[in-house]
Amino acid sequence: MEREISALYEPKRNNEIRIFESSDEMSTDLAEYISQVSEISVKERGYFAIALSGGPLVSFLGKLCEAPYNKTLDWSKWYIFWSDERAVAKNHAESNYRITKEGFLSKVPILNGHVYSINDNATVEDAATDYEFVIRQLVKVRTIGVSESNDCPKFDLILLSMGSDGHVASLFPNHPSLELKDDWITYITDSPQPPPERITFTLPVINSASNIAIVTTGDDKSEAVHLAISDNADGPEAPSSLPARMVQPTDGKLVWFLDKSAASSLDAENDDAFEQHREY
Ligand SMILES: O=C1O[C@H](COP(=O)(O)O)[C@@H](O)[C@H](O)[C@H]1O
Repeated sequence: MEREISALYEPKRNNEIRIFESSDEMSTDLAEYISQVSEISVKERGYFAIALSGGPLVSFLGKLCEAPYNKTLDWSKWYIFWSDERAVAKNHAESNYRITKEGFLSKVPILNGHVYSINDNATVEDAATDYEFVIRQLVKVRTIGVSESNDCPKFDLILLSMGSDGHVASLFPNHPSLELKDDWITYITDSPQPPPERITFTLPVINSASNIAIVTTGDDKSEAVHLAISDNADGPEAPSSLPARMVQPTDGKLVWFLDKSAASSLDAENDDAFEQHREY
């Protein structure tokens, strides 16, 4: 399959940045990437445990619902989780579950019993505890893998999108939740963006994944992309607690999927974080 990527940068670390001319090209490549990760996971482990996020991410999953993927993927082996959820009812417009159900899950043959949504009928504290319990059970039976470096779940793939403030999942800049080391799932009641109450994976869980993709588009994200990625963005304007910058897989691989607008503040020629390869 011919790559439709306008530019591809491979960094010295185990990270990669893919930059696309259009959303359509990005969706096409993202579908191929997810398909490859799922095939490898099913072959190696017998399961594909994927965690999704909210925001515009779901709109980029559309190609997975079309040929060839709707027929070729082994959907019966997919297990769905959420990296974060807002404390609203499942039918609320701001529910990450609802967005995912309408835009993706209702269009592919994933088994209902493999969809692990976050409880919308409990306090955020209880919902976080319940979700961690469920994930612990699935790690015990290895439906979700386990990290070799710590006892964290090792999701086959965590798909994130990033807010213009650099937040990922519901981990916000300078928030104490960024410090958590032992919890897998936590809750916040003071989100700077509505709704205030949310449940979220912690950084140790995100960074233990085999694969992490951060999918981000638009001009309004370009400064946060620069602060999150560039080696020369250290300094007061790039606090070390910028959540997207703290996404660094321990043993896995991170791929950024960016459109040209989101990548517009990256200076690939001078940025020594990345060796540049262009594939037109
Ligand atoms: O609140 C959330 O936002 C981010 C994405 O931010 P956006 O500005 O692109 O909408 C998303 O990753 C997260 O799952 C969600 O709960």
